[in-house]
Amino acid sequence: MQKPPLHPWFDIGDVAPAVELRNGDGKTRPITRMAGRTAVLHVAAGSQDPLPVALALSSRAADFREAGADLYLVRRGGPQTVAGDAVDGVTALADPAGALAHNFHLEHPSTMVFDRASRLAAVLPLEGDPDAHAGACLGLVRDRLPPDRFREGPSIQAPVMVIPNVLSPQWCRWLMHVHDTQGNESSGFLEKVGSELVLRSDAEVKVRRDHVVAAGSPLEAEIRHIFQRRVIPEIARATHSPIQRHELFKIVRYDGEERGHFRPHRDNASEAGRTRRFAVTLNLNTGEYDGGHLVFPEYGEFGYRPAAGEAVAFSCNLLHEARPVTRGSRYVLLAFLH
Ligand SMILES: O=C(O)CCC(=O)C(=O)O
Ligand SMILES: [Fe+2]
Repeated sequence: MQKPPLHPWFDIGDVAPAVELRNGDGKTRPITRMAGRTAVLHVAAGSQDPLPVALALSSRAADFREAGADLYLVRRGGPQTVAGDAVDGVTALADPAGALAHNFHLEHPSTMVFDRASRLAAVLPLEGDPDAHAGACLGLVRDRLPPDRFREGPSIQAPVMVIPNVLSPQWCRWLMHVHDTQGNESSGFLEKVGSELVLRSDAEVKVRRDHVVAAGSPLEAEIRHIFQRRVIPEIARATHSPIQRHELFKIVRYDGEERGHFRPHRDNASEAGRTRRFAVTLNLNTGEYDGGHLVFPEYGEFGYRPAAGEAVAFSCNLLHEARPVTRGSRYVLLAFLH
């Protein structure tokens, strides 16, 4: 199995870069100000006349609105360049330095779809017919990012962040492969005996097998890079907390045959964990096991079991447990951030 490449440019799952676009009247419109709604941006490139796409999107503007999305046409140039671009239901925005196309490495006209938290959810290159393109964009929004209808919130909920699209399916598979082929051992925990920290294991507390990603290895640098792009910004958004460093990443496996689990604990309770601030657990597989929910018992009986590639980030001060896996194997990437 080959290690998948890391995408050097902004990619699916990344938070939009801080690019300032301008309205026709010159007012700035940071891309993050579109947050809270799905944003569909057609980004013109090269010598393309973007108006046919803008008109095709415009003819479906009511459907996009109903699907919870706003429409934008972005082209390189000053505000005067886009002054004549406005069509019904599509906001024309100027990108003075072409920063959006540059950051996303767009060489061809493409439509970018950002989710309500300003994360890139999809890029559709324009191929041929503008009308078919607009239809494909609408289909994608309807299928993948349908609007949430207003609901009353749950009466109680754990203060945790669920972060989609942190790792691609290829990266999830690769990390599972690393766990299975590059060594793993029964997991323990550090305990202070006198003045020394000793590694102990206790099947009452935790049953799983761990692979520690080697310090200074290329894999560690790649995982760190992904965290910097996709996890740290989410923690910053929700908590306004700076992150200084991470502990060694672990790839772990809970096997159904031995009812792999980790009973309720706090990650900062041990001497070794005192300065931990956030824990990140990222499921690497879905549908291949039963059980294995993450539960925060102080906040009720809610079982979190994000899809492969999705992470849950939470304060290390929260009580949590990994419920037993009862069939198959659950693979997880774990990180502790300080
Ligand atoms: O399995 C999980 O998702 C959580 C693991 C965990 O809580 C830990 O290793 O401290
Ligand atoms: Fe934990």
